[in-house]
Amino acid sequence: MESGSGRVALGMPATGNPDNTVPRPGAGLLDRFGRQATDLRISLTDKCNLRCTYCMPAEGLSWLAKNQVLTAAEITRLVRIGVSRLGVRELRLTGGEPLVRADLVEIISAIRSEHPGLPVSMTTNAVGLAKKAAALKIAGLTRINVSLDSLHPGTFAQLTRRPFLDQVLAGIDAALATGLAPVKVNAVLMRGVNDAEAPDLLEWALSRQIELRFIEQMPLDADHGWTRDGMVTAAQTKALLSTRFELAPDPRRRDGAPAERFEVRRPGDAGLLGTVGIIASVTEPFCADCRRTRITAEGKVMSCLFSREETDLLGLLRATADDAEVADRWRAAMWSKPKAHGMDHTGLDSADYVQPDRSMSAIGG
Ligand SMILES: Nc1nc2c(ncn2[C@@H]2O[C@H](COP(=O)(O)OP(=O)(O)OP(=O)(O)O)[C@@H](O)[C@H]2O)c(=O)[nH]1
Ligand SMILES: C[S@@+](CC[C@H](N)C(=O)[O-])C[C@H]1O[C@@H](n2cnc3c(N)ncnc32)[C@H](O)[C@@H]1O
Ligand code: SF4
Ligand code: SF4
Repeated sequence: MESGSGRVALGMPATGNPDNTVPRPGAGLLDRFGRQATDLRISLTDKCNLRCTYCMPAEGLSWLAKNQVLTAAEITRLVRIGVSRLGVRELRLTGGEPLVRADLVEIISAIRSEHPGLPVSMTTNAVGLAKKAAALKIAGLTRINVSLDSLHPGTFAQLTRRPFLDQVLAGIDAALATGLAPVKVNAVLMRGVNDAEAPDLLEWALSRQIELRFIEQMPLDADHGWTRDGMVTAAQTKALLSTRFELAPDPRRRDGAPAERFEVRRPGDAGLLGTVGIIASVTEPFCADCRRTRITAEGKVMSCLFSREETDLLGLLRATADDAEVADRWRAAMWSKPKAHGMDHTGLDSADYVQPDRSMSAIGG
């Protein structure tokens, strides 16, 4: 019995228990709740050259051995399977820090040559980007998101535990100059550390045609230091920005994007300065519209950022499985995607939320 977009119910009405269904062979990356993942996020490495307090511990993590990590050819093959068999329509390269991968340009070139029209973006801390931006653009990277939490060297070093602010700013300038547009900047606000800087960060971004997004801190840090009271909420971020700007809902469709966008103006002035996004994963979750499928650096499918279940594809790839077998396993992994936040309900601050063993850097944010 079929129940709409690609589900087959096993011996019960389509309106029955959605757990009692399996994905239809040949369908895309559907889940039991009717969502279809079309946005693939691949982590290129678990390594990073920063140690952001909300992500990594000061001492780093025990990195994967080289032979545990997807090779360029394996990444290219997974993208091919995703696009040609599973309905993937956009690709994000992330990590860890994707720029630390020596073969990054080759990976992008290989993907681009097979998929001329695929949007390929990258989320990066921009350390070392200044030297590589032009090569990345030539290789076929479409656009870039840079993480930057502060414009003050001391605060930047406090948050990232590294003194690389100048490199990040140079990387952003290079991305703008190269046309890796739109350049988006992600800032996680941490109470008492950089939250007071929110209006200055927005001023800076508006003056450069950068789309700034403020991100609610999620409980995905290796140090397990997250608290609901300690995080800066979307409402608090809006209040901080309203001390200098007027925010109005952006009329453009959100289209499943994590960021809710606002038009930005000066009080009493109708002139539009630009937009700002707020990514409220904790207080205003967007799981019902989620279109994401993730693959970790060691080739495991994570159907949700907060999944505690992982499905290995690397073993299959290396056991010379054919593309159809890999696609089937990937499809099955996505079918059991949790409803929200790795559970059957939203609530990163709820009593039954269990933080995944992996930190954000080891998942692929
Ligand atoms: N809850 C949740 N948060 C996510 C997810 N993906 C990304 N985020 C959050 O959104 C932030 C920004 O992610 P980016 O990698 O810049 O990409 P994006 O904003 O999702 O995508 P674009 O706007 O298309 O560039 C991350 O730092 C996370 O905090 C997700 O699948 N679930
Ligand atoms: C894990 S990083 C990987 C890519 C790259 N290293 C970077 O920082 O952009 C991707 C994004 O996750 C965000 N992030 C990391 N830990 C987070 C947390 N605990 N809560 C919310 N966002 C987090 C970062 O700010 C960054 O924008
Ligand atoms: S957020 Fe990105 S830059 Fe910061 S420690 Fe995590 S992976 Fe590295
Ligand atoms: S928490 Fe999971 S379901 Fe919700 S938006 Fe993120 S990946 Fe999607």
